[in-house]
Amino acid sequence: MRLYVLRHGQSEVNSKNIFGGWIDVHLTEKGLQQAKNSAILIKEYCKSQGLELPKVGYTSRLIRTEETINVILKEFSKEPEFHIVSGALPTQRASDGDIFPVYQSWRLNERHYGSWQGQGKHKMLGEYGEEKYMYIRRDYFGKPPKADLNREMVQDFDQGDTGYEFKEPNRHVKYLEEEINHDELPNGESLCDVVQRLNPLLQDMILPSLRDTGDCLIVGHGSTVRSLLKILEGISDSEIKEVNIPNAIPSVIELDDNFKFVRKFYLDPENAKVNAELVRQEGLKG
Ligand SMILES: O=C(O)[C@H](O)COP(=O)(O)O
Repeated sequence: MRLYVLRHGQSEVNSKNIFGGWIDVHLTEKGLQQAKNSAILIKEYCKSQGLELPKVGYTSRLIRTEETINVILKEFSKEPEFHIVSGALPTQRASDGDIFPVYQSWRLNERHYGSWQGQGKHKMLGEYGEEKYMYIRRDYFGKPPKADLNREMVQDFDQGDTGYEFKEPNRHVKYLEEEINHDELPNGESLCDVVQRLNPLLQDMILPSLRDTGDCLIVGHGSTVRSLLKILEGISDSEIKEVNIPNAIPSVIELDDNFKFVRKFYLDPENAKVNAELVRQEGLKG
């Protein structure tokens, strides 16, 4: 059984070196192109191995993952059929004809970056110093300061230093369909928190459905891809600090019939290595 896993293409805030988290921003032109390349990589890999393309998709509830999967499915000549995952997990369907079901969950959203959302990475490095900055970004338990959601819910014209000071003005309506208590939604998370909120989706929906639907395609974010790898590969709390995820380079995770990890590899390992290092250095250089 296989999961094709990737981070979304470059977003507007990635291109400006700004912490994104739950801010709902679009892909850049480069991000759209990266998404297209990732579709080509998956198609070529499947063809070379005599495999069928993945049959079901998962994204977060943030537009950058939806835009990424839209580009990929266009390249697969498939039509997305989006379903928001609400309180009760729906029964998934596999792709049938041109239709490709995509399940969208807040559990796959990027780590909530608290009060760092909308702030420049260089600026936060300057304010916190390198050790604390890297602790918050990469330690398994490192948490940013909490966001003041009352303030963030209010849209006004003072957009602060970066233009992204007002971050989630639609949050109170956006997640209504999930049928979850709003207190459950985060306002500043560590990677450990992300693992805990992602794991139910993985264990109760994504993995059990692999047997019925066939291979799946997951488009997540830096932190949700790190969390998936941590859970499936059994990466330790200290080793996960060194894992950085490049934009839109698919990896294949193979599992045995008992969902035990077999192996993981990138479809473009050289580019993945170079771009993962650039992600690690964000804020530190340039
Ligand atoms: O939320 C963000 O800004 C990024 O997608 C992840 O940022 P990081 O690589 O600095 O954790």
